[in-house]
Amino acid sequence: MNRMFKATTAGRSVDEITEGRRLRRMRKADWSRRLVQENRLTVDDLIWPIFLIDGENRREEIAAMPGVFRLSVDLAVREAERAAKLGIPALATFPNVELSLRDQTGSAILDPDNLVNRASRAIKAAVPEIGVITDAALDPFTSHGHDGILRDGIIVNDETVAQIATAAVLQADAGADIIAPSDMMDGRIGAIRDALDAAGFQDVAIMSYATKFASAFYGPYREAIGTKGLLKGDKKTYYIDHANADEAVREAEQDLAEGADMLMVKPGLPYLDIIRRLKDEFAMPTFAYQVSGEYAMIRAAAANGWIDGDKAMLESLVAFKRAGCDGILTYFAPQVAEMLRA
Ligand SMILES: NCc1[nH]cc(CCC(=O)O)c1CC(=O)O
Ligand SMILES: [Mg+2]
Repeated sequence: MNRMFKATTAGRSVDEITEGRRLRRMRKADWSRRLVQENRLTVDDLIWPIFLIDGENRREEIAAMPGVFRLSVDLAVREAERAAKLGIPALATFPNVELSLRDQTGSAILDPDNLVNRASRAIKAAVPEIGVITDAALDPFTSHGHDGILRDGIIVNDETVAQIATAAVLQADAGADIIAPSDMMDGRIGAIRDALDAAGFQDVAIMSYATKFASAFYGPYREAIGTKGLLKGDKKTYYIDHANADEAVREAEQDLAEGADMLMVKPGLPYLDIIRRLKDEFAMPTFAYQVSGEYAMIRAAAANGWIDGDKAMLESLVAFKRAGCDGILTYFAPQVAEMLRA
């Protein structure tokens, strides 16, 4: 207690000090806490990222993400049906591409019948009411695991952007409702918008991974899509330095100018300050990606009995709402939806 405070409070009762403003009053009962609660998580806030794999009736658990599976397209359709029944608005798909199909330029992203596009067609045919979000980044398709074309040790920006824009059109043609490019190349939002419009996909939206940070929290995802053993070096020449915030605002501003409909911040929990800044600055639909490492942390601590996993999951998701998010990409989506329904 500092000296000033002691001087002004000397001899006065708590009521005199607070002048009757007792904030604990509204916390005294469950009904009043519910009445004044500022933020609430609903099923409408959830986007469920799912992993795809070739084959039929295949379901492989990801070691670093207990409870998360790579699914063949037929099973992904089944999960999409379950998600729609639970009221989850949208899915985001990520493929684990067969190694023999990966190459230096990620050319398989330009195959209209690649795993992602086959999944979009199958899901939209069976469950037209659920939103399908696809990523146009090259990393699942490259032999080096980078998000762009690699030449002489450099991720080549403009050539990558041209390829991503073509891939986005193929994804839209396969049924994707939202293109969400996670690659962080400069200029890709404008290029994707132009390409979509030119191909007649004016109504396909773009959710920009506008602020994607170079992060250690992507580890389990790289295991899930099989880039972990392939990736050499890091992604610091294209993702944002995790120490920077003003730069994140500039990235978002640029993507909005190029035509992004929605912004995403990734990872999530370590970047709540960025979410708040973008929401305040741009007042646009803003999303967080609670990434694989965040999921793994909560699951691992819970498995050890060190935290209550369900409560930590809900608390982390409400934190995104409090920070200004309109929705969250989370591997917990079906589990949360079940809990919210109960
Ligand atoms: N385009 C790459 C990409 N797409 C999705 C994630 C991470 C998702 C997660 O960790 O849950 C990443 C990051 C990376 O591998 O560098
Ligand atoms: Mg950018």
